Amino acid sequence: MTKLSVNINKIATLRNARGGNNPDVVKVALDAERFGAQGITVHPRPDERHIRYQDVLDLKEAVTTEFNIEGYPDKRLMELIRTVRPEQVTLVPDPPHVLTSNAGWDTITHQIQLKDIIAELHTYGARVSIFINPELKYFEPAKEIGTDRVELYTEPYAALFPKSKHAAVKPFVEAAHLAKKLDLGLNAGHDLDLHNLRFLKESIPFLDEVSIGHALICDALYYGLENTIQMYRRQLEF
Ligand SMILES: CC(=O)[C@@H](O)[C@H](O)COP(=O)(O)O
Ligand SMILES: NCC(=O)COP(=O)(O)O
Repeated sequence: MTKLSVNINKIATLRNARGGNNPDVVKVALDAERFGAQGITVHPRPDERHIRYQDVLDLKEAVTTEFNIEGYPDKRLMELIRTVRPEQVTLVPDPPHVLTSNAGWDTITHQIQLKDIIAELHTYGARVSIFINPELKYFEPAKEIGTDRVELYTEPYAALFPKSKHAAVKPFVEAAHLAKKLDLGLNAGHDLDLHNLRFLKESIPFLDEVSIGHALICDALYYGLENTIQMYRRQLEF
């Protein structure tokens, strides 16, 4: 079964736009779980453009499905993880200034840094996933640094999908099979939506989890959050 983890960053974006607490990030997370979300994902960034560090502390007290905290492993994030102790941490090589996540880890260059960080996160009881491009050379080093899972960075898949879905998915299928051979758990995320998700799942049926935020929240503006979550769940269960 491939689990759907709903990323609620954009709920916080909307909340921050007016300075109050509407929409209430915690309430939306609980409703999303009630509507069928099998996990809640947040990605606090140093500038707190959307999810704030306090949101993460508040969500920890409320979320009952898997809580997945994404981010660059700077001192502040590591301290947050030590405090919150989520079920999963997804490490993302985001520099602070980027508009959104735009690449996976170079697990060759950063092997020593990542190995130590992953070891520390394991002491906090977290399952660790690292964001990764579908480049095969990064997978054995990923295994060596001790990560439990890798998360395929699917923006390139989403970008090429409208032109050629088979060409788009090919590198991801190859990478997925290598991850499986290396006994790495397999997540996927970034720019997945109602158009491209089912084909990804058909092509990689052993995906453990997808984390989806931007497109899902945009779709919810038209279809409603409950209906939208059910629509995304149906793309994974067939
Ligand atoms: C790691 C990942 O792909 C998501 O967390 C993405 O970075 C969403 O971040 P924004 O919501 O800030 O675009
Ligand atoms: N890890 C991907 C994620 O959490 C959401 O990415 P997106 O669906 O907002 O592009």
